[in-house]
Amino acid sequence: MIEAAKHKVTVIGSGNWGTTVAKLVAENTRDHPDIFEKDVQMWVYEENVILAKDSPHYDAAVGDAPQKLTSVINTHHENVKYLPKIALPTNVVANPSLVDAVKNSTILIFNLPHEFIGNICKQIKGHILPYARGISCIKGVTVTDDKIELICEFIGEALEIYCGALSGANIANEIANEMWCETTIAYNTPPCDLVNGTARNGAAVEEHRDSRGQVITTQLTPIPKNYPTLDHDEFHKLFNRPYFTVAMVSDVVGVSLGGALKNIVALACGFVEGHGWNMTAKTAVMRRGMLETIQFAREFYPETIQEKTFWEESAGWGDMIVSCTSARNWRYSKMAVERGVSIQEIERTELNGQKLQGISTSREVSSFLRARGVEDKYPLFKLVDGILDQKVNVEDVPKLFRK
Ligand SMILES: NC(=O)c1ccc[n+]([C@@H]2O[C@H](COP(=O)([O-])OP(=O)(O)OC[C@H]3O[C@@H](n4cnc5c(N)ncnc54)[C@H](O)[C@@H]3O)[C@@H](O)[C@H]2O)c1
Ligand SMILES: O=P(O)(O)OC[C@H](O)CO
Repeated sequence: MIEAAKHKVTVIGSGNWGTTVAKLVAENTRDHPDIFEKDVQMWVYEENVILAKDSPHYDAAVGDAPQKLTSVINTHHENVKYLPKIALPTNVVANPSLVDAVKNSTILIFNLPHEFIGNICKQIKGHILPYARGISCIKGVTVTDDKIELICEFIGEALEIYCGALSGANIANEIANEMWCETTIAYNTPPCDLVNGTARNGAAVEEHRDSRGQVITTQLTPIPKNYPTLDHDEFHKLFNRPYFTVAMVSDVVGVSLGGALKNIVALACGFVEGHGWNMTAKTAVMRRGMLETIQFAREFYPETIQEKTFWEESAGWGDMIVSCTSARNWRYSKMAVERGVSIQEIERTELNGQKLQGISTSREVSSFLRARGVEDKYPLFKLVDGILDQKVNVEDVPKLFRK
């Protein structure tokens, strides 16, 4: 008889959001021992840290000597660099080896700045279980040779697995402090993972399609029967906490594009506010940003766009609002204008290693639109790219709105 197995979870990434998600997922693996292995692996891009004298973890015997971040996390259960002052459950295990961290895991949670995902996939290809399943918490898109891809689908293609997407109005520090919010997870359970081709509600399973409506040709390896089923119920149990309300949906396009494109709009809002305009100006920018986001989804994902995601889910307007009023892309683009320096310089000097995803997303989306000759149809996205290049002034924003 084959022994019953449980799902092993690895979080790939340990920044501000990566560590927060590792925390909440580890609380849930502890609470659901029938489905998940208790320990959660968290891959850490290893670096040295020096603990300040006033840190509760300061050890006079070590003094100012640099220490490995993984070792500090595993000893003190705190990510002192990217999520300071938050106690992590002891079942979060920091691991500097990517290949070792993903070994034998059936659930891979991708959570790092989107510019690193290509390299990560190259490194783990061939080292993961063929029946692993992914959830991407990454906000961004990948653009290669004039082609744009959702991050979850890029991962799915690169690793020949199925990968869903998590995105919402989520500020990591608030969630790490267990202040309530909600999120959206898009996951289309592969038919091979459902018992006898029948979904849990008894409905027959349709053939699997990608975000452009194409039938998926890659043959997925089914999850062996000795594992618990992996469907919406189980992902809900893995991510939902009393302080983190999860809505499960099927729209990977809306969830992924909402999370990626709002970062460009958040930069615009920061520029506008840094210039001295206030909430009413930012509201105009947000409205225009949402129109361009929906237009983008209509133009490049016409077969599959579900516009209601932008209106009804946290991954839509919710994320747009929080990102343009209290998240990093907004905060630091505002600071750049106030100080009269480039946002790249602010990222280097003020973020202690954290990344502003809006900068690279703006670059990628603009190059994609330019290559297709449709840049002028997206004036706000074009303007942000121009401001980043220091070719356009923030004062020019109102021109977009004049007939
Ligand atoms: N922080 C938030 O509030 C928040 C909320 C929701 C979604 N997100 C999204 O989550 C994703 C991850 O962001 P974050 O906030 O956890 O990261 P972060 O900006 O806090 O940290 C950057 C991370 O990148 C790592 N890194 C640096 N160089 C690297 C390399 N060469 N290869 C691999 N990793 C490297 C660092 O070690 C660090 O863990 C992003 O797409 C972001 O948009 C963030
Ligand atoms: O801090 P930001 O700008 O990376 O945004 C964080 C989240 O995406 C907000 O939902």
